[in-house]
Amino acid sequence: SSIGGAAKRVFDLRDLAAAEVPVEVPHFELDEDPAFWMDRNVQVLVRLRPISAAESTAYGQKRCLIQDSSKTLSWTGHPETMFTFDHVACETISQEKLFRVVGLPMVENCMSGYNGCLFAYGQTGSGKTYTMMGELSKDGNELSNDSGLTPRIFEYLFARIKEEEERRREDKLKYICKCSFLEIYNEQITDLLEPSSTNLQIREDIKKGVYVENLMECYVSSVKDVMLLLLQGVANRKMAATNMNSESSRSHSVFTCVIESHWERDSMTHLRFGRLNLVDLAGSERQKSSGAEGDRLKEAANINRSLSTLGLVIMTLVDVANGKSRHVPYRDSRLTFLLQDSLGGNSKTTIVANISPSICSSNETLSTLKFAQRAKLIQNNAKVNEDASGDVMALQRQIEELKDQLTCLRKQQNAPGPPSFLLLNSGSDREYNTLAEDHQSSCDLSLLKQKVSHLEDVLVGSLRREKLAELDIRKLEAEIKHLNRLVLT
Ligand SMILES: Nc1ncnc2c1ncn2[C@@H]1O[C@H](COP(=O)(O)OP(=O)(O)OP(=O)(O)O)[C@@H](O)[C@H]1O
Repeated sequence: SSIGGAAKRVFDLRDLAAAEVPVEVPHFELDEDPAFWMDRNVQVLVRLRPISAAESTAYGQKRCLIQDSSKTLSWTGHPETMFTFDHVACETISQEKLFRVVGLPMVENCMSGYNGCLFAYGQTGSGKTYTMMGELSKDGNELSNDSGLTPRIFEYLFARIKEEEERRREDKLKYICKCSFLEIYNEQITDLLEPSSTNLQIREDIKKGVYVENLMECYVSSVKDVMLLLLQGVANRKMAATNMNSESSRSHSVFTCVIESHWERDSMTHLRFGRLNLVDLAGSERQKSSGAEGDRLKEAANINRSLSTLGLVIMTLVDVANGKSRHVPYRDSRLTFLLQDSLGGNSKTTIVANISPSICSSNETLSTLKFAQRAKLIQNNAKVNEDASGDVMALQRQIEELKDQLTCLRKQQNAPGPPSFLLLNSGSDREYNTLAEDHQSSCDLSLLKQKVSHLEDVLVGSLRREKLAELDIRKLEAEIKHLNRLVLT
């Protein structure tokens, strides 16, 4: 059916909200738009799930929402409010379609060296886990109709990796993927792949950026490898829930995959990194006041500081996007500290807001829609994490040149006569000059050696951090310029 158009209008949509018995819900096809991410870094999709048996028993088919198109829906409470998002996935959208709209482009982005993040937000039972994980096959092989975004993302990723490595065999292109899986509950981080590792700490390092200390990372090369990690993590999540008396709906899980590619061209090795975070957030029903004021905010903060800080961070980022100068409280919670790049930073981020259309969770649904509406206003600044284009490539070349010049200088020093450039000197003080400059050049030489090796460290460090800070690049350029002057005089 046409983009944004209703496939079927069985009757006036307004009747739907009041209907007590099952009626055919209109289907709105989603638009797959590969060009979306070219000039945008944040996407918000709202997903409705079908009314559940429990909701139907309690309230029949009565709805708090009616969907108007593949981008708009109206909340039918008071006052009736219309919302517009990048996508509104109706109740009949399949897992496969959802993957094609939000998962597939994310894989392509990460393979090209962008950081990517997918969040599922919503109240308990709204479909976050169904969206992110869905059904996980026991043997890790076959996906089913109910498999969610994560298994589909990795099935597609490994197929694309195979295709790309084949296509660019001449460049010796290779991808390496490593995954980790953690849970944040009560502001404590537990490693879901090694559940005895609990209370892990977040560190920030000039080379690595923000990372979780001692978190297990596993290399994966097939969808089966990933599926086994997911099954292991999900089982550990349940175990931890019993031991710690937590509920999955009160904890956040973060599955991360770092996708690194390297290839050779013009006798240089090129590197790219993309970090993909797949986040299943805690149920938002008790955090309705996320980002709200006063006591309600405090109350929410006590229940789940990470979720309420997320609301606050988003509110602040919206101010920042509007040109206000504000401190963004990333460090006030584990979740926002860990995912700061995904919010207002170097990442292409999709927020999936899950909602139930049933009248029985009308207020929670409205609060999720408001959260999603705010999130739409965040502005990220995503860039390719690579070391072989533009400035960095030029820097590498200059370092190579410096090395050549050093080798040359060293040779001249070791040669029996004075260095060749000193022969340009003439006159009575030539001998004195030669001696002085010989001393000078040996000082320069050791200084240069130190500086070049330092430069290499800094450069490698800045690349390893998966973001190429402009400041680092400017400093490197200045240092190299200085070195060039030293070598040439
Ligand atoms: N789009 C959907 N189509 C069919 N069933 C769905 C859909 N979304 C969710 N469900 C079903 O609804 C139930 C609740 O979903 P789910 O467990 O994903 O919620 P949740 O938001 O992750 O809850 P919690 O916060 O408690 O973990 C599950 O039985 C799930 O299979």
